[in-house]
Amino acid sequence: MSLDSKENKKRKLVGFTFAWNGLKAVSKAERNFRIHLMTTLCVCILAAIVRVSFIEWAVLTLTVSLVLTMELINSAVERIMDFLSPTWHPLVGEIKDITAGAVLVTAIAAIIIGCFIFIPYFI
Ligand SMILES: Nc1ncnc2c1ncn2[C@@H]1O[C@H](COP(=O)(O)OP(=O)(O)OP(=O)(O)O)[C@@H](O)[C@H]1O
Repeated sequence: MSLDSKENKKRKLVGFTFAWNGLKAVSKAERNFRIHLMTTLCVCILAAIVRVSFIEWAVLTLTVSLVLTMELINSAVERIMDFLSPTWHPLVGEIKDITAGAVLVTAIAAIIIGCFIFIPYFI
């Protein structure tokens, strides 16, 4: 293996470690993220029990990852705003409310998609 590709692999691994650290930091600090992770686990267990189809697994995967991603972005924005403007400011509140609203929108969509997928298995 050339020195260049070894260096490349090392860099990729370091990047992955940083990303993993970010996930760990948010799961430690944000209760909502932990709730979303628990919900994801419950959804996966339920999907395995009722044996959803491959396409339904794909839709569920996209849906839960969208909610988790929005929660991560929301947490990042909260930290950016706390860093840039530690004092109370109506605009900071509005920015935080908007990203929280984005999480809410994806969570509501996830519930609706979950109903579409799971209800037919129970009726
Ligand atoms: N510096 C600020 N200036 C004005 N309003 C703020 C400020 N910080 C927080 N707020 C208000 O308080 C709310 C909660 O903000 P906080 O940073 O505590 O997030 P949080 O409780 O972790 O929210 P989430 O449940 O979305 O993770 C914001 O949505 C906003 O309305």
